[in-house]
Amino acid sequence: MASFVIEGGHRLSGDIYPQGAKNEVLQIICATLLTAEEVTVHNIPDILDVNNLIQLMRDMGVSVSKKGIDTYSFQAADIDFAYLESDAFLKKCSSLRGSVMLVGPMVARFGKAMISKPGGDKIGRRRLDTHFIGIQNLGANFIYNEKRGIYEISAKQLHGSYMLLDEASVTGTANIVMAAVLARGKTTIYNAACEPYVQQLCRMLNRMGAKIEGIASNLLTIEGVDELHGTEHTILPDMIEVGSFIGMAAMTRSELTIKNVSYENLGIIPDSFRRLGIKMEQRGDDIYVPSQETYQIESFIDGSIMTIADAPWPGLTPDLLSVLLVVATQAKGSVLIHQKMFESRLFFVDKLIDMGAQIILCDPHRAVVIGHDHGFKLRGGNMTSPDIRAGIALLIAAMSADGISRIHNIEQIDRGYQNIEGRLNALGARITRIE
Ligand SMILES: CC(=O)N[C@H]1[C@@H](OP(=O)(O)OP(=O)(O)OC[C@H]2O[C@@H](n3ccc(=O)[nH]c3=O)[C@H](O)[C@@H]2O)O[C@H](CO)[C@@H](O)[C@@H]1O
Ligand SMILES: C=C(OP(=O)(O)O)C(=O)O
Repeated sequence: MASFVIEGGHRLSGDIYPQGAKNEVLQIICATLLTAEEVTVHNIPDILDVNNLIQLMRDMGVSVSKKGIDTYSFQAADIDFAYLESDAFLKKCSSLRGSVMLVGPMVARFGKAMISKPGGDKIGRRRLDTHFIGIQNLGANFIYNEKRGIYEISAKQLHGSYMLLDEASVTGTANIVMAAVLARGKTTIYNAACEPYVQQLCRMLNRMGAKIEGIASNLLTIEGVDELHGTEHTILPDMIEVGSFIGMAAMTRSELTIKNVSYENLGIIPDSFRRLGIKMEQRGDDIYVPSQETYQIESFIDGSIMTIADAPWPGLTPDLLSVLLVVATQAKGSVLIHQKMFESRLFFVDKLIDMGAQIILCDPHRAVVIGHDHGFKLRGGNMTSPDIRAGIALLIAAMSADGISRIHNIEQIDRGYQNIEGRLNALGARITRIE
C-alpha cells in the first residue's frame, strides 16, 4: 500500500484545472454497451476507478482505443459472454462500485447480466434495491445465486412501466434509464436522481437516438427505441474536485484560481463553502479564491448554529461533507455537519481530533466542529485513509498542519483524484509518494 508524506504549512498559489468527473464517466462508459457503434468520450480522468472500468470493458470484448491524452473510443460490437460468467469478471466487478451500472445496458441489449456485489467506499450500507426493483419493473427476472454470491438478471424483452423509486439513487437511476431506453413502450421514473452526472448521461443517450424527457428534473419519461447509435461525449469537470480545491485554498490560506469549473453545474456547492465564510468570485467559468487570513461561519437568520447537511440533488452532495468538515476546523465559529445518507463516513474525525481539531462526534451521522480560527494549528499526524473523500480531507488537514504527516492507503485517494500530488506540488505543496 502506498502512502503520502506531507510537509505541512506551505501556501499554494496559481491556477488548477479540475479533472473530468469520476461519477459521470463511470455511467458514460457503461452506456457505451448500448450500441454496436463507436462512442468517443473526451475528458476522461486518469484515475484508478476509471482505469479499472476501462480494463473491464476490454476484458468483456469491447474494443477500446485511446485516441488522445484523455479521449477514448469504445465499440461494443461483440461481447465475450463466457468471460461474463467467469469468476475473474465477477471478482473485478467487486472492486468497483461503478460496475453495477453494467447491468442496465447488458439486460437491455443482450437480455442478461451477472454481477457480484459491487465495491466502492465502505461508508455504510449501500443497498441495491432501487436498481434491481427498477429493472424488475421493466420485466426482468432477478435471481440471487447464493452459492456464487452473485446477482443474475435476465429478460427476453423489457417493457416500459411507471415507477416511483423508493430513493433517488444516483447509480440506480442511471441503471434504470439505461435499461429503459431499449425497452418496448414508455417508462416513467418518478423520484429519479437528477445530478449533473445523470443529466449528462441522458443527454448522451438522446444523442445516440434515445427519447428521454424531463432531464434535470426528478420525473423522467422515456420512450423506448429499437436501437441506439454512436456519438461523441465530453465529461464535465469534477464538481467534487472543484469543492475540494475551494476547501484546500481556504484551509491553507492560499490564493487559487480553479479553472473551467462549469459553474452552472455546481449547484449549491459554492454557497455551501460561502456559509463557512469562505470568499470566492466567479470569473467567467473560473472560481477565484483569494488568500484569507480568517473565515467566519455564518449563523442561520434566527441566530441558531449553522447546519450543513447532504440531500439528493439539487441539495448538497454527501461527497463534499468530509471536506467541509475539515475546513470548518480552522474557521471562526461552530457548525453542525450532518451526514444523512451514509452511516460510517464521519468516523475519520478521530484522526482530526488526534491532530488537535475540536470536534464532537455526536453519533455516526452528526459532528459538531468548533473552529480554531487559525489560532491553533493542527499537528502533523500518521493516519490511514478509510475512503476517498476522507482521504482528500485528511490530505487538506495535513497540508495545513504544523510538521510532517503520513497518510497510508492512498489508493483510496487515487480512486478519484488524478496525479493529485503532482498537481498540488506544482502550486507549492510538499507531498511525496512512497510506494
Ligand atoms: C459511483 C457513484 O456515482 N457514486 C456516487 C453515488 O453512489 P450510489 O449511486 O451508490 O448512491 P445512492 O444514490 O444509491 O445512495 C447513497 C446513499 O444515500 C442513501 N440515500 C440516497 C437517496 C435518498 O434519497 N436517500 C438516501 O438515504 C442511500 O440509501 C445510500 O446509502 O451517489 C452517492 C450519493 O450522492 C455518492 O456518494 C457516490 O459518490
Ligand atoms: C463514495 C464515492 O464513490 P463510490 O460510490 O465509487 O464508492 C465518492 O465518489 O465519494
